[in-house]
Amino acid sequence: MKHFIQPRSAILRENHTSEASSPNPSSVKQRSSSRKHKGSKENAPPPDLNAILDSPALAPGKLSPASAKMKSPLPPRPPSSNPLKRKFAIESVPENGVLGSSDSGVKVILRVRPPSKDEEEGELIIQKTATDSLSILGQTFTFDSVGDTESTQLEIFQLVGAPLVENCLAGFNSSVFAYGQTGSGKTYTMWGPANALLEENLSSDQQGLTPRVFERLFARINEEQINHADTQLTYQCRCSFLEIYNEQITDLLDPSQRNLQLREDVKSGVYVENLTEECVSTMKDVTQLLTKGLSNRRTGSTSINAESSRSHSVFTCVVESRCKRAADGLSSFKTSRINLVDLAGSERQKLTGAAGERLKEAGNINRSLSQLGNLINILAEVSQTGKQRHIPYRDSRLTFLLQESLGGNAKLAMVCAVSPAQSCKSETLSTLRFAQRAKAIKNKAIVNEVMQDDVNFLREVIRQLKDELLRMKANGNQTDPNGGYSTGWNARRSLNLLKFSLNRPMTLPHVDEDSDEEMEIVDENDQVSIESAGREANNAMSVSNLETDQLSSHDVALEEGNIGEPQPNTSESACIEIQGSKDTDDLMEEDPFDQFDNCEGITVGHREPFTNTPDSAEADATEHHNHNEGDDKDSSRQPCQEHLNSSVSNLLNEESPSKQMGDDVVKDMSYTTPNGSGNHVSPSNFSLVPCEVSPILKSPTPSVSPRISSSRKSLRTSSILIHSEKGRMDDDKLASEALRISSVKTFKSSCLNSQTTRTSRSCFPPTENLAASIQRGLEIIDSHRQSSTLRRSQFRFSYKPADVKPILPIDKVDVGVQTFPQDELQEEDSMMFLCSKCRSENSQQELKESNDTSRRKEKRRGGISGTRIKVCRPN
Ligand SMILES: Nc1ncnc2c1ncn2[C@@H]1O[C@H](COP(=O)(O)OP(=O)(O)OP(=O)(O)O)[C@@H](O)[C@H]1O
Repeated sequence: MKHFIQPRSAILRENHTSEASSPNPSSVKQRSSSRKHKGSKENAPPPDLNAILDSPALAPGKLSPASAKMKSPLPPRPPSSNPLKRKFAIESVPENGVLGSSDSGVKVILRVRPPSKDEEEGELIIQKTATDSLSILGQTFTFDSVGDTESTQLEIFQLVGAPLVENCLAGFNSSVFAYGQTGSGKTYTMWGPANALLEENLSSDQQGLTPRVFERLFARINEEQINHADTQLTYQCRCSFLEIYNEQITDLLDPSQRNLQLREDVKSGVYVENLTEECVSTMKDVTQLLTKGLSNRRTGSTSINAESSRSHSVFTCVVESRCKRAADGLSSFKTSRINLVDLAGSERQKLTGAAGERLKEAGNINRSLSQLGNLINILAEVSQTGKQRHIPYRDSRLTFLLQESLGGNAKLAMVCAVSPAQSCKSETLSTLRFAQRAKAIKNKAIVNEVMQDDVNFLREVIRQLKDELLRMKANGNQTDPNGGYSTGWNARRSLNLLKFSLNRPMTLPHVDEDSDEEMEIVDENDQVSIESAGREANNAMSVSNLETDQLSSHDVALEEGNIGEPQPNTSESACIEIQGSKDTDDLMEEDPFDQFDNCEGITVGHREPFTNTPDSAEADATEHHNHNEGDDKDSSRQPCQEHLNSSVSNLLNEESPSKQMGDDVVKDMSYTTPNGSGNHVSPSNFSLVPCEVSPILKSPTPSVSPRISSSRKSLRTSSILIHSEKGRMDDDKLASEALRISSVKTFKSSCLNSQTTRTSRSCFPPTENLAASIQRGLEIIDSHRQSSTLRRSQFRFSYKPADVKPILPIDKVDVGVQTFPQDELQEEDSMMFLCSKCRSENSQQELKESNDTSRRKEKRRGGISGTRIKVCRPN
């Protein structure tokens, strides 16, 4: 079976997958039958050059002008798209599947063979001077490493073979060339003695580089498969063995296949048509192939080497690995090519005494080596100067076949073998110079890896990301007119729910005088107090924790037609409009407010029957739905703070409890805006006195409020309480909590009132969600308040008495609090809630401070100013 060799680039060979598991080399022989033999004319043997072998011009490393003009036996030049043309584009983009690249210098190892018996008596001219240098006749040569006559096969393997295996497994093409004079030890280094390949001698110290490489390769493959068992890592190794004898390629695994043709195509690069390629998975497989191939190799006896190799031999192994990562399903296909090349030795006719066939062989060998030397020179020059030059790969089959290893996509190591004998001085020097030039070559090795499923995987990732982006955009569009995404979702939702809640008409509960429920709003100065006494409600809610399960559908009543425009207030029913909006409804998926759509309206806290007619209810409901369909999107684009501010203002201005609840219920109640005008109160003045919950509904009483004790339900909102009973609580937090509770309480009370007077057409909107939404809105408000922007704005849910003046920093530091100038704003906040006594004290301090301005400024320049934080204590 024949196959090709030497693809130039990473090639995905899907058709090899099925063959990877076969351990029997004979059973998996392959032949690329599609390849056609080339005409014999093109592969005619080169002219006999023996007559000119002794010419200095044909010494290794020099190119014969005559040979250079000979017609090339190689295939016609490929089109310009052929990857060969891109070889020396140093910055060329890696081709398909290439994940990494590496500029690779050629690694050169000098090995001095032991002197033969004849040479032992002569002078030895080479001395190893360092691990990487040697001296010959006063000249010093430095390489990557130098092995002297005592160097062992194992050492050479460690220098060359072990890195080659790792490079191979990493996906790099890797080549080792053995170059040197005939009889210098190339074959010994590459293959070892023939008997060392016998199974019983595999552990021999004389074992050559190639069997050691495969021994290591198989061991490492096993390791990799064990270490990456989860990736289904599989390997396939396919080997071929050929020789180039007199410029003809012979298949050493099938000697009947002679004069094989080199082919080249864009996809596969250079290959040998019909070359046998066999899979190997064990050392036995490899030694069988090596033994078979080496036995077929052309050898001849010369005066220097009784068994001289008369050809270049190339043992190639293609290692392919596949793995599939469990994590992402990504399949990786790596391929690398190992070329183990034992070059024929250069020889001088005078020295070897070759004649006849040997002389002819020597001529071809020398010419081929000369072409190789010439190629090396050019490659070295290109690598050193960066100049673009024509690289004469086509001058010989050897260079054409191995062009990928020479300056291309491969890591190359050269073992240059020399004899220490004086008689070999000229050849040794020639070899050393060749090795020096080779060392200057820079290959461009790349990892040949194809991520087979990466496109599909990345497509899936992109699809998921797109979906996610669309979801986020959709959410953002629904909830954030500014295009905010998820972060704005809950905020806007909550704010809209809050708006929805606060804007609804709400009839404040009727409170009987003798009610033991109390809502008290007390200001320290104004003594604003609201005490709403209602009947004991057995289903009272706990507003302190707003546990929703305490708010059942029995607590409030739904009224048809109450969603939409604000309901006209009657003298008997104070209403706080809860206005449905698109924003609200958009956010009501799986929310109890979905029930609004069904119920079409909520009436909260009506003591008297609604004045709405069914028609108006329907109209309102229709309008509500229209709002749902987008009309309120515009309104939803208003700033959240504005909504809330407006809502709270509606709550506090339009539906002033003082008017709605009656004088008999609301006593000493006044509301003061921050500027001191109007009867308004800010929610921050609210505080909550926790109450007990009575879960049993005794009667549909019209009012309900939190309990403060078992016998008394009280909602006490008072700045005094804030700073006295709740003094340890954070003011803002308390204010928010108070507002939340107040809203829920009022809402619930109203609902209960409604329950007594009206019949709900539909289900009741779960108040707990309303409460929760209010809570969320207030939490958002809190967070907004923490921001400097909102801090500077007038949007606050806090009661700020008109006569409160900020305490300016003073020079006393009696609480150990240090603030920076930028904290003055916070100081101002902290001084909002001051009793009159404290404010009086502060006024005095301010007066004192005014006389000490310079001193204070000096302290400020110092970066830290002392500030006394006044804490109001209950009088
Ligand atoms: N490092 C070494 N240790 C022991 N013996 C060696 C060593 N190197 C070479 N020899 C011996 O030297 C002889 C010639 O070696 P080898 O055949 O490997 O040379 P070569 O370079 O391949 O020659 P040719 O080019 O003619 O094939 C062989 O008998 C081999 O056993």
